[in-house]
Amino acid sequence: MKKIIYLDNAATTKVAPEVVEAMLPYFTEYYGNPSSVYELAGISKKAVTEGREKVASVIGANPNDIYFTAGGSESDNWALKATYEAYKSKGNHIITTKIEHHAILHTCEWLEKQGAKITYIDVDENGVVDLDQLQKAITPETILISVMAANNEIGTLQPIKEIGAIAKEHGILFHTDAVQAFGQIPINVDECNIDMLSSSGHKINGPKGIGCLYIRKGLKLRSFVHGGAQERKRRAGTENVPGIVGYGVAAERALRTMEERTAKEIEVRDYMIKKIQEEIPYCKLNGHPTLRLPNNVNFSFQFIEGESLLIMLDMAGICASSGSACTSGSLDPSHVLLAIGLPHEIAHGSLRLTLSEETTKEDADFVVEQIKGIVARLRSMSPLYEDFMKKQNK
Ligand SMILES: Cc1ncc(COP(=O)(O)O)c(C=O)c1O
Ligand code: FES
Repeated sequence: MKKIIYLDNAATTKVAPEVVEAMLPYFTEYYGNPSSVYELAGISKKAVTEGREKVASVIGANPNDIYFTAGGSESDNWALKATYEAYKSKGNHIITTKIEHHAILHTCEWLEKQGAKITYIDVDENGVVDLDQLQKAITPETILISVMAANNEIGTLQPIKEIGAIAKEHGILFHTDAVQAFGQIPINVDECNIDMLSSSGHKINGPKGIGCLYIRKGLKLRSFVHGGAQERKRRAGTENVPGIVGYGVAAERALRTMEERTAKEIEVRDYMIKKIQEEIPYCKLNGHPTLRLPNNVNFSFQFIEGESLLIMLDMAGICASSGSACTSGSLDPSHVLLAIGLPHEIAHGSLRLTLSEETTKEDADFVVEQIKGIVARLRSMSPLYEDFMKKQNK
């Protein structure tokens, strides 16, 4: 395969070698079912316990409050559906935001059909939720506030500590989709009054198909998958032991390297942002200038189609994204970019670059050079750009 520069780490990440190494014996040697009684099974059971402890430590949680799932989408579904079911006799109102991942938004749409009332809070032009509007939306019927810790498209970080405090003050449960934030920024479930938190292994150099839902002790959420007694009778099914081992090692690694890794990423991120702003006219940085994920760069380039830009970047060996991975392929502009107030035609010309600790300034130079050339080429073919330039020159 040709050399690639992978800048789509918000979609998924490369599994770290130490993660693969830790997982391998659990496929071939220690393959016992953790629920069985013999020694071989005990090894698997111990591995699951250790994985749970490692994941818990990233968010300062009690390991007994970590429930393994098949990933972020399942965790989001579980948190919302089970909370609604358990607390609907108290009230049917849920507050969320317009920029959540589809795992939240599509679940909310489904809940609306079951009788839930959902308020979707606006965000400002940087993608930060309007706390005033959130507070005003609270009614005696409100049972849950679900706000993501960091946005997957534009990288904006949300004031989850303030939101947790508001929820606590009103006796409302608080869930946060921390799939993008987990292991990237410090989060403590107690300090932020988080009752439920979703995380996913494959965003932190761990394997795909494993994640967790943190559920604070005392919540009466039903089990999401019925069957055996795994995950303290709340999520049946033989544990994904290699996945849990890998997720645990990835979590431990993310926590251990967080400070150094993210400092490095922020340096390259800001270098790249500045270079794009200096070298490419008619572009706009999306997301908050500073309160953003360490590895997120998101720009809109006027007069071009993001999809064409992506295809041409791919030909140059650069993997990027135009919105969230799962909205690519649909012709609708991203709901997140529309929520921050971008007009459709500008939202369509957007590009998300999500770096890793391996991304260097040399990579950034090469990528910006490529973007610059491609944007110029695409603009030279755009009648809109031609019209615009004619007006400018008048
Ligand atoms: C914010 C957010 N929530 C949820 C998910 C879904 O996670 P998973 O792919 O593990 O189901 C993602 C993945 O893109 C995400 O970015
Ligand atoms: S889940 Fe709906 S587009 Fe991704």
